Amino acid sequence: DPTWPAATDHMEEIVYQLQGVEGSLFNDIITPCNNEAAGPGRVTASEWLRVGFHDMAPANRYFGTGGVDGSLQFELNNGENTGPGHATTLQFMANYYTSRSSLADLIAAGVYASVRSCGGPIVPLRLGRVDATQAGSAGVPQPQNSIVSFQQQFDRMGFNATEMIQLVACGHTLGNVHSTEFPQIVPAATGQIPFDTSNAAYDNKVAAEYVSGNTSNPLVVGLSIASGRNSDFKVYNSDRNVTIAALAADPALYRATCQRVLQKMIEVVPQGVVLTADPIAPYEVKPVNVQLTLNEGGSTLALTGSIRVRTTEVPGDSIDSVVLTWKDRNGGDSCGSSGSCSVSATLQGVGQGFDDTFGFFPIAATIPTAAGISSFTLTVKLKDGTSKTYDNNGHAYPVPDAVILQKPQSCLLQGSGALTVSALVRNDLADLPVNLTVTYLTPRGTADGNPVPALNNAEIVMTKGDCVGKYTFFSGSFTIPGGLSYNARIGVTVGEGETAHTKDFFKASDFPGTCGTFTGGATCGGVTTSSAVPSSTTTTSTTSDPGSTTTSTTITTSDPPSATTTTSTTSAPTPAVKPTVGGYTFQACWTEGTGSRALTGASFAYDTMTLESCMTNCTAGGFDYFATEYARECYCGNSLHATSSQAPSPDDCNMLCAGDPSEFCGAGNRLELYSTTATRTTSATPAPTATLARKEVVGGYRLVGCQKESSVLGVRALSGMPVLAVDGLTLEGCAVYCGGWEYFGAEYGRECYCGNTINGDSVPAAQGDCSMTCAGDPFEYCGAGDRLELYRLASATATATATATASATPASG
Ligand code: HEM
Repeated sequence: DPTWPAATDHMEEIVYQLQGVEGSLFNDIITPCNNEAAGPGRVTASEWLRVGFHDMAPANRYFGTGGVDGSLQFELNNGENTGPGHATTLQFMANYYTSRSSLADLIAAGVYASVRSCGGPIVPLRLGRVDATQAGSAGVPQPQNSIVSFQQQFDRMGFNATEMIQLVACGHTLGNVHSTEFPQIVPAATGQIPFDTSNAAYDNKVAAEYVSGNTSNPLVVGLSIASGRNSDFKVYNSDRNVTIAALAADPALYRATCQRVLQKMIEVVPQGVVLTADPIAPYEVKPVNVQLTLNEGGSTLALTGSIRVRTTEVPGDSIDSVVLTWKDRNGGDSCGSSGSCSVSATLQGVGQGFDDTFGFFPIAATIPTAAGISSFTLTVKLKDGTSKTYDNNGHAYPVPDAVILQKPQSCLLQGSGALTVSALVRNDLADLPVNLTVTYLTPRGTADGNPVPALNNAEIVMTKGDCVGKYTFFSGSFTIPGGLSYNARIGVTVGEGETAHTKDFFKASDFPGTCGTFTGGATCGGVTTSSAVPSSTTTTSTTSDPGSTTTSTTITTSDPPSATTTTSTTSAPTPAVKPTVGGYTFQACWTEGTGSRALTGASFAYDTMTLESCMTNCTAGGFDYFATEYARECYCGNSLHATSSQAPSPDDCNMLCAGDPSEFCGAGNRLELYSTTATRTTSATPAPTATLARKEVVGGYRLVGCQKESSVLGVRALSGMPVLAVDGLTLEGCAVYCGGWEYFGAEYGRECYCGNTINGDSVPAAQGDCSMTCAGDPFEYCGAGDRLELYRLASATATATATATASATPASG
């Protein structure tokens, strides 16, 4: 595999990821080979092949001009590109036209695809073509030209007399000559005449039928002779049929020859254009659409996307899983409270190209913001117990977390083109310039008849917004003109030049129509250090150094643009218990429960913890209690677990908040507990009407009972989907996530698992074991540690034990 990401990645996906999951559908209108997308008699695949030749044909190797450069878009009316096929082909290609897929590369890819779709050879595809910005010279051979003229024209393109014969025979195996365009060749009433009897199969019949004298090729026999337009005859006969006879005699030779001369054809490019050293090939293993998003609350990042595994030789069902193992921001293995630095993914869908199949393994990792991420490696585990690790040629797959394009808070109104982009920039970089880049297409005026829109670029300076934990929001808006906003690509760059951090090529069409608001964010303690240790060292580092102009102990929600407002505090303020925080009053120093947390509604952990930010987090969820623990943890809930109680001594809660050393934030197993019940007057939170109870029916599922997790190493009781681990988990949400799978199970308050079978040594457990309430709904039960609240599709037959073989796809219906 090339080292990822590579400049050719987008083209690789257009060309190989054709159908199925993430399919580009680039082959849609040329499949099957005889498809006539533009109407009867117009074989689309043959039009694509002819476009490749016509774009290349004006090339002049003596001047270094022309070649496959997309200039055909400006030359449609120059008299030598007759027929509607060129315009319709370019129009189709324009849907794929981006800053990473030039029209010229798409035309070349069209040659590969059309030939392959018709059963021809794999034409090797090198990339890097650059689009012309205006028409080039004329120079497409016309049927009435003399053979001397043909030979000169092909010589100008870089093909000798033999290659000329080969190239024409390798083109005229597909498609037709049309009477509308060439009435001197095809009689008006006829419509169109094919070159050979298999005009929708890439084979050597065009040569074989010519040599055996039974051809009906209109450029050899018939009306064309009278006006000297029998160009194929002139070409094939120019070496007394030696070359064409060899191609006619040997289908394999024809194939190999065509592979070579068509590759040569698409590699004719203007001087100065350098194609990639190697033709593209599908990756064995490739991250697809991998991206980071800051989760609500700000304490974790979601790493999402898919790992695509080529399954052509190693079938997808022989793969057990793909394990993604990441490194933290500093290249280490600190993954914060979530423990392990790896997630495992199972096969969720397949895709196909002409010659390859792919399995898609969706990933969903939750990464503590405090620790961050820098890169990952992948291990493909086979069911036979073997495995292979991919480390991106020794570089690991980079996922820098310096800048994040935050989709949920971005939006595009496709009708008006109104675009708003939100990005998060890590606080240590938030003073650098942040720019939004929009590349977008605008239609050309109808006057010049060019069907390919122009590619434009806009740069917008983004405005600094709120700071959320380790990140600062930036936003920028732009109205995309031209009505093609769905085709736009979005990027964000922090800093300039070599050291710039960029995340780009996001599809604007993936943005929602309205921008969401980010809720539950922690305010920033003005801390730019990245200490992950919630101890007194943090206290020291947040204390302003009078000589420094960058650190500040001021808690701000939006960073002032300059550092001039730095406070001059030189010593830590004396910490004290805060009697009230917002609408909450201090209750006590409290203990955790046994076997359960005291507060199970929601939890957060980050290095900028303050009482205020924890309160904000818990208010967002409408909780009656909030508590801080161990300097950097925050818990919310509507009730205290029965096994928790007041701490023996109020002095137990002696840890200072990681984000504010003037406040106390509990201690190990000690909660700084606040409650609204006495004083809260806001009506924002509806009074709880529900009571905590087991739910028999959730969505289309029925409660099975409490189930023990499998204890077999690496085997989960339910493993159909990647675990969904969210602080807002409810049984309803888990049922939706697992929609279609036979079972879903909620575990440990905030984890959701799906599957069609129950794996490993998982067995039923006492219902009372499942004692944790759901993080997103304190009136529902969501399992416990090592215990699943297990539900099964109500429609499923009441088979006592799940004995079906493991399946990678959801049960239908
Ligand atoms: C001496 C050189 C050539 C001449 C004079 C020539 C001429 C023509 C003519 C008159 C047509 C009919 C177009 C129509 O009615 O729509 C045609 C079709 C076609 N040509 Fe050529 N051609 C030449 C070389 C090539 C080469 C080198 C290729 C590709 C490698 C090629 C690929 C095709 C294809 C695929 C069609 C079918 C298009 C369709 O079905 O719409 N031609 N050619």
